[in-house]
Amino acid sequence: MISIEGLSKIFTSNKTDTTAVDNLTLSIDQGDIFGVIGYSGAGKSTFVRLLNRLEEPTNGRVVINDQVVTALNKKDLRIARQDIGMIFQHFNLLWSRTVEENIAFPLEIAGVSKEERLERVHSLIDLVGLSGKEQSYPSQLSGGQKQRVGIARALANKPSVLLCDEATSALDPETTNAILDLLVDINRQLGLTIILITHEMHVIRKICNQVAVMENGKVVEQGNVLDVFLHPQQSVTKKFVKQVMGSDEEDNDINQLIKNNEQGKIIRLHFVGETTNDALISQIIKTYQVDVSILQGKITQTQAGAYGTLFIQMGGNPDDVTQAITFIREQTSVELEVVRDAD
Ligand SMILES: Nc1ncnc2c1ncn2[C@@H]1O[C@H](COP(=O)(O)OP(=O)(O)OP(=O)(O)O)[C@@H](O)[C@H]1O
Repeated sequence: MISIEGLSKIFTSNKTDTTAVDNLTLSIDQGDIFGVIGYSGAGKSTFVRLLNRLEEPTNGRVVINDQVVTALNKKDLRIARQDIGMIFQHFNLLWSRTVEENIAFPLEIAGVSKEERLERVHSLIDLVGLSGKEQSYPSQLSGGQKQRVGIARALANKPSVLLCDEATSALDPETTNAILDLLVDINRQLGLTIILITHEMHVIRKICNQVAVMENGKVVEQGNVLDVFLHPQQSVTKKFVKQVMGSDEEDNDINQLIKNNEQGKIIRLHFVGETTNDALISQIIKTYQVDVSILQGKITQTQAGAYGTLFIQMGGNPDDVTQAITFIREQTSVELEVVRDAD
């Protein structure tokens, strides 16, 4: 749906060139929630602003829905932008306008009749959960509510793509989660393709199905979120994965675990996209009559299922334990390693 080919942006100031985006090529499918993550200065903001030409590229092409955005004249670009909504870290609302008037603004510019505007604004207010706030001014709203206005305004012209520039970076964790849930709802209800940039892996983990990691203007790693979590290649990606999963230090504590738990087998379970991990432990206890104690672990949910590691101690009749282990190895996608076999 979106094809980005050899996209570059070089800023020149004081006779110094800065390559903010460096020959970037990507494709994004319809309905994706595509995350772009990178540290400050990696070129994320510039990249996302090149997609709707808030920044003009130095080189390369952007094609959205078969339309070559980078080749459009100003008038056609204005029309094309109605199909590309955008939300911002600092909301960019009009402070002298009410919630209702902010959301109606892009519709006024698009020449939508007053009657249709009102109808559309009210259904958007409903969609983003702002009923009762129609007549409030931005200064009377919380950060999360302001971003809801930003989202409703971005959706006013029924775009097929939504660009999110650090849309949750100014919000507290709870509000961030609520806004991310809203983005997932919108993606599902409206079939909208979402491209979001962030420096927080938590955001990627929670809502994205695809991720690209940017460093020095380039995409250094890309793939579906679970694959990237499981097999991060680049050191920058490994650092981001650690943001969510903690460090490998826990693995160094295995010796301590072994010392502290003298009975039974100590088993490490590695969940790699299993969607039914909740049931796994209770299932093996019930089916094989084994005793299971959970020793330590960290499991996180991605859009493609659970990911993480759990250490358990398994005891009981040796035949039952062997059968339970065989079941996990052969019938589930959970990777199993016996790290201490006391029997
Ligand atoms: N208008 C500009 N003029 C000159 N240099 C710029 C301009 N905008 C961005 N840059 C430079 O381009 C590089 C990439 O910046 P960009 O804002 O895209 O990165 P980022 O990953 O979004 O970082 P942040 O999260 O801090 O915004 C930086 O080195 C920045 O200084």
